[in-house]
Amino acid sequence: MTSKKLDYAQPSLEGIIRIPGDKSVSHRSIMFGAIAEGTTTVEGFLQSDDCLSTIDCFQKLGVEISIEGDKVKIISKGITHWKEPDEILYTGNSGTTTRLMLGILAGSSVSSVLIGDESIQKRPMRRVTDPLKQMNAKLIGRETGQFTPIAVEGTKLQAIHYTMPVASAQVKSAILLAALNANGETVVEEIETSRDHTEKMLEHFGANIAVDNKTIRLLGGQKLNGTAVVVPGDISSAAFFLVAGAIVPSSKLTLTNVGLNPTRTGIMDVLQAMGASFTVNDAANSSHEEMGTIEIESSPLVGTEIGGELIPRLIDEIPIIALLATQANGKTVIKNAEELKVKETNRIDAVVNELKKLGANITATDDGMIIEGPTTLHGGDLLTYGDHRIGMMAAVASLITTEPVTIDNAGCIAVSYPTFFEDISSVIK
Ligand SMILES: O=C(O)C1=C[C@@H](OP(=O)(O)O)[C@@H](O)[C@H](O)C1
Ligand SMILES: C=C(OP(=O)(O)O)C(=O)O
Repeated sequence: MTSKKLDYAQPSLEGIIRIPGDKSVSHRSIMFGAIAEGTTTVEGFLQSDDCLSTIDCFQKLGVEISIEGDKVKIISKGITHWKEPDEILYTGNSGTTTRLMLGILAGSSVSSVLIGDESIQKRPMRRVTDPLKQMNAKLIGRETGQFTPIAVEGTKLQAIHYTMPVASAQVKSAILLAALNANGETVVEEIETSRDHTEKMLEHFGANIAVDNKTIRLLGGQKLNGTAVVVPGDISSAAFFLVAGAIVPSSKLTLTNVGLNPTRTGIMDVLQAMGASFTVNDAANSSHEEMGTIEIESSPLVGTEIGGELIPRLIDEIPIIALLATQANGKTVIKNAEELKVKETNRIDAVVNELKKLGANITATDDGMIIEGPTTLHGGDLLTYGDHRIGMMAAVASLITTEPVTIDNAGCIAVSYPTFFEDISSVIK
């Protein structure tokens, strides 16, 4: 663990950042390429620790994957040709890898064991293993499938009609990926619309999938064909610079290559509601997802209410939105965000504890937090809890603090944004 002292001496920010590839889409590009028959090429792939964990799992399953910078090539004969791995599949810090792999492996023809790092070993898996077991999956894990390590014996699956108890793209995706290898038509009903990258990519790889508002239908037995994927930039990574641009005085940033899938753009709604000054130009396109350029500059902000259907559209952005709210005039209330408790760490407690150390007026609630602003933030020694998004939130905070901020573990940021500190340095004036 490498601690890092962040001593930016209250700069202003100016310049252009090309946002690195979307983590969710990068994971899925490898998974779909491995399931599909033929060659898949990926451009704009995010070479982060989490996405490399996904590649490593599929290489252990015998899928041919080569990486050259942000370009990846996957050659596969399809899921029925995978080899049984002779090693444990290690999913690192990645919830997406762990949960989606469970869905994929359940309907494969191999037996395997999945394990992740210390944080993953505490994250709930029954939300995935329960519905998969209803599909006839053979899974064994600690506390009846709640925690990794989990052993999976691939088998023939049955379609399911599943009403999701939580808004989770990982749960939805695990079921849909299992459904590809199940007998009959699977129906998934969401309680709130979560990110739809899996649905979009299924179509892009040639599957027939019907989406009617919050109901998704997918017939099993469909073959996927290898194809070309262009990954948009990750709006969850852009979020740190959107907030930096909005709160660091006299700043103006241009963020290019930003994924603008409407199931992910909740932070733009929040910036709008808070009175931030920005423009969006959505002219560019990836292979199958919206993307564009966002320009943002600092301006006075007001507090807002964030809850309901907005939450899944900005779930990973809540730590940085909390920092944004410390600089807004008045009260910001974040509610219906209990899912934050089961991320890399309990993000309600982590955000509240660490922002309090800098002098923020912030209180934890059962399902979110309440922030009163604006407050001048001072320096301090902050913990990341090994959570990349807490680390990046602390780093952006350090751009406006009156003294330096030290973070205990800068390395954890590499799970989603390995070039984060270079990108900060490139826009400091
Ligand atoms: O499907 C995905 O790629 C993701 C879904 C979300 O998790 P949940 O499905 O647990 O909400 C999100 O927090 C995570 O960073 C990535
Ligand atoms: C929650 C996250 O990812 P995962 O669930 O894939 O670990 C995240 O990136 O904020």
